[in-house]
Amino acid sequence: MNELVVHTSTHSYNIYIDEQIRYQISKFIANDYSSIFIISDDQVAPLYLDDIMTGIETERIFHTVIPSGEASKNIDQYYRLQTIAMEKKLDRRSLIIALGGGVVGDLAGFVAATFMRGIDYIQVPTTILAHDSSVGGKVAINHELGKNMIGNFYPPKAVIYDVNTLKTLPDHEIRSGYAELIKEAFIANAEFLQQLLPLTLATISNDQLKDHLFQGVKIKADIVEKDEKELNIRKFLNFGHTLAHALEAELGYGKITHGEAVAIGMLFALKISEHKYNKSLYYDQLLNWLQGNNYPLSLFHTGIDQLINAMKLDKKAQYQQIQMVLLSSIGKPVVVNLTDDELHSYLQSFKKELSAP
Ligand SMILES: O=C(O)C(=O)C[C@@H](O)[C@H](O)[C@H](O)COP(=O)(O)O
Repeated sequence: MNELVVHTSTHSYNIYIDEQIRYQISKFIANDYSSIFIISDDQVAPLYLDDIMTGIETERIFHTVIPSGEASKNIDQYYRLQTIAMEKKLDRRSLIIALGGGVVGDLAGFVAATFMRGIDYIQVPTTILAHDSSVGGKVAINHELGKNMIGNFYPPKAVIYDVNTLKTLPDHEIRSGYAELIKEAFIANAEFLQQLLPLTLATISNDQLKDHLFQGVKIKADIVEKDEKELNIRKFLNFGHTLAHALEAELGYGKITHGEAVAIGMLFALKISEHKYNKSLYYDQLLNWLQGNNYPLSLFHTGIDQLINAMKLDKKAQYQQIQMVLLSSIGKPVVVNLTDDELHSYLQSFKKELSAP
């Protein structure tokens, strides 16, 4: 089993990555929880809900599902889950289990962070993308004006990652997850990037996937441990996200997967980086890789002014000035202020390039 420990300001938690580990969740749960509330989605629950309940001995175990997809990460679902928690009489000794991808993890984590001012939760991720969202304690829901605008930093008690649950993922989910792995490689590990860029996603083996996940999680955990509340280097994990979040909000949540939007956002950040630092930073290689793996680059068709407005809601922005994570070289991210005029002209030429035949 691959195991990592993350030290936070409140406690340390373990990340376990293994095959079939979903049947052993009971081993990782303290036996004095007064009740357990499992939150999942309507695609994941039929596949894995029974498995994760194996060996859990409590009569007070409840579950509910949300519709799968980003559109569920909203205030209505949040309120519904809080209502269930109250109706089922959860208390401060209750545990929430988030079984699913990033949407379930972020939403269930935010419910846990705020129910009675905070109860324990564990993350049981079932997508590749969730290797990123389940680690680090960022929990949130979306507002229609901006992604993850209502949230907190609230670390889980454990992350239990069964790689066998990734076998059934549809192509767009594999693309979404690999975009975040590529992101981690770009900001922290040139060697990892060299392993990823020649890959054809359709032919990845289980062993490769396991290895990539471990490398990605390790990069993420190392950064989070050094800067839990994103005062400094954690901002680097936002590489590609300034444009991605704006695009997701502008297109409407769920129209593009988060990772696919991040892929477009990274490409844009590389375009600016190459221009500012006057060197090749793999823009062409990433573009080829994204095209070769069928990333939906044509979804980048939103109005530029609307995008800039949406980018101003990015959490790195200060005094209405947009900050983006760029690369000064591979593995060397930098946070840079950009004026509206600069962004406007970069976005215009980027849009032209993506729409060129
Ligand atoms: O964990 C982080 O920090 C990240 O920025 C990771 C991102 O990949 C992730 O999507 C995160 O939720 C975005 O955070 P936000 O603060 O920009 O909403």
